[in-house]
Amino acid sequence: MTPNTDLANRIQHLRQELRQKRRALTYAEQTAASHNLCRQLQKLSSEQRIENVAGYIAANGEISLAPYFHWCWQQQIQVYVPVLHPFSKGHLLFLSYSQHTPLTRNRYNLEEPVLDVSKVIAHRHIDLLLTPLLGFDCHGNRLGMGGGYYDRTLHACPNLQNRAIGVAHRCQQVEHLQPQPWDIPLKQIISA
Ligand SMILES: Nc1nc2c(c(=O)[nH]1)N(C=O)[C@@H](CNc1ccc(C(=O)N[C@@H](CCC(=O)O)C(=O)O)cc1)CN2
Ligand SMILES: Nc1ncnc2c1ncn2[C@@H]1O[C@H](COP(=O)(O)OP(=O)(O)OP(=O)(O)O)[C@@H](O)[C@H]1O
Repeated sequence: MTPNTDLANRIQHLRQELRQKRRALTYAEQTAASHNLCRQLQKLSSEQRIENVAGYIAANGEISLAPYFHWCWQQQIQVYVPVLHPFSKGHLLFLSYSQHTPLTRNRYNLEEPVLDVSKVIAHRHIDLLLTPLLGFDCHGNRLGMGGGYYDRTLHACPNLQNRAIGVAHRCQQVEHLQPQPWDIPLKQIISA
């Protein structure tokens, strides 16, 4: 086995293990974590001027941003969530999101807003980008779902790298993640 396939196999195995860990959390654990995360994000959002937050609609045991989104809406902070780009493979668009946004399911069976170009925010206007993590380490290295979507988003808009925060359950932390050449480490990760 070449070193590359060995590494790819180990990452695939780690992804499976972390997905199982996330899904195994109880409803009570999930709820407590999302409220804990909400408190941390509220504090951070109150300390700086934030108008536009890009998050995600949680699925498959991901830490939920729903309590934080509710708070944002009350504060007139605009919320955006990702939509798979219809033509540019591997890229994301961020569309405004409220309780009234019509949703559909994408090819990964994840909920996303129905595409409406008038709802798209330019990356440079995003003040805070909350990236979903499958795994992370204490150096800000991240492991996502494997699509490279957030890697491409951060590459395309280097300014976003300073405004990106990874969010995850505490149980998603691992000892060490070997960054790949294209990986951009996160400057901050919040876990709960
Ligand atoms: N809630 C949420 N929305 C999100 C993301 C995310 O991580 N979470 N994304 C973050 O990038 C993008 C979607 N990225 C994805 C990339 C790959 C797979 C995927 O390959 N799923 C496989 C199972 C993979 C596995 O077993 O490990 C599948 O559905 O078969 C899913 C989503 C955009 N929206
Ligand atoms: N900036 C980029 N330009 C082109 N391809 C990229 C870029 N970033 C990542 N990729 C490709 O995307 C694929 C998946 O990358 P990786 O396994 O790091 O995804 P991930 O970080 O887990 O996913 P995500 O970024 O969606 O959370 C890799 O094959 C990689 O070559």
